Amino acid sequence: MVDYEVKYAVGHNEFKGFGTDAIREHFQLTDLFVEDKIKLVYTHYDRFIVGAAVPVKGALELESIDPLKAPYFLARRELGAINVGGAGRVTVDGEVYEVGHKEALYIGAGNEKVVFESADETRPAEFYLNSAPAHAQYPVKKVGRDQAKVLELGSKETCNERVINQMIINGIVDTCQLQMGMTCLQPGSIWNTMPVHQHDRRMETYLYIDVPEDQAVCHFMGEPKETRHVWMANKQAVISPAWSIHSGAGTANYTFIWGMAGENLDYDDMDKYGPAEIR
Ligand SMILES: O=C(O)C(=O)C[C@H](O)C(=O)CO
Ligand SMILES: [Zn+2]
Repeated sequence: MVDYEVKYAVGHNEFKGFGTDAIREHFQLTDLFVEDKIKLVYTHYDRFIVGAAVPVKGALELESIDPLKAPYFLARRELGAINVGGAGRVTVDGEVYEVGHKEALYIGAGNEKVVFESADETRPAEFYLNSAPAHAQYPVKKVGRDQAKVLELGSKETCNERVINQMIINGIVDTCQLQMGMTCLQPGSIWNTMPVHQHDRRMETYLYIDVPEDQAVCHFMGEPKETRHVWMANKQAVISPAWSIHSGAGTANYTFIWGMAGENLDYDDMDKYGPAEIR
């Protein structure tokens, strides 16, 4: 059984009047990772779905959900899964893919049966899921850590030294609109995505991981001249509409998984704003 909720889109003008509770309710996803459940949030931002599958006692099948009005989940969608837990396995129409910690699997449209399992129930797999509508069917592909395209950005001096692992990305995997990857902040560095950017062509979500239990990440969103913040704990995700910047500063270093979909597959298509330009 798949649990899901629907989040309707909020516009940039409405957002300006939001206080803390409204921002958290509309954009922060706090309870995605629940043992023996698949939990999904169907957003009306590019119809992007964010979720998680945590199989512990048995396998979990990704069944269709009512908002799709589709015979099976991937009838008209593509899916990216990044495992943030212990070793796991994904079976796609009978084909088995071993997906280890921080490895990714892309599953194209047209695959009818997707099943998630853990290799060891004492250290369950935790699959973070992103899905977007798909107009074509592309092959299933696993992306291991050493297959990612790596970018080293930032510096110690500006506290934003980080390694970007582009995993489900144009040039590595054929997708319709989905892009996913993982950014690791180096010890002593806390700022992600600085200088900040917006990409009106695509929405994006961030899942913060490796955040120590007594620490947090302050995530910034909103239009560049009208920003707000959301305090994030480990394994919480946050939605960034096309009109919003998305950047964060941690009270310690951390990792995050970014996933996006929309108009193009160009990772570098960003409108950047320097620290002195934002408000
Ligand atoms: O630290 C960064 O910079 C990022 O990881 C940026 C994200 O990948 C992103 O926002 C892509 O649009
Ligand atoms: Zn972005």
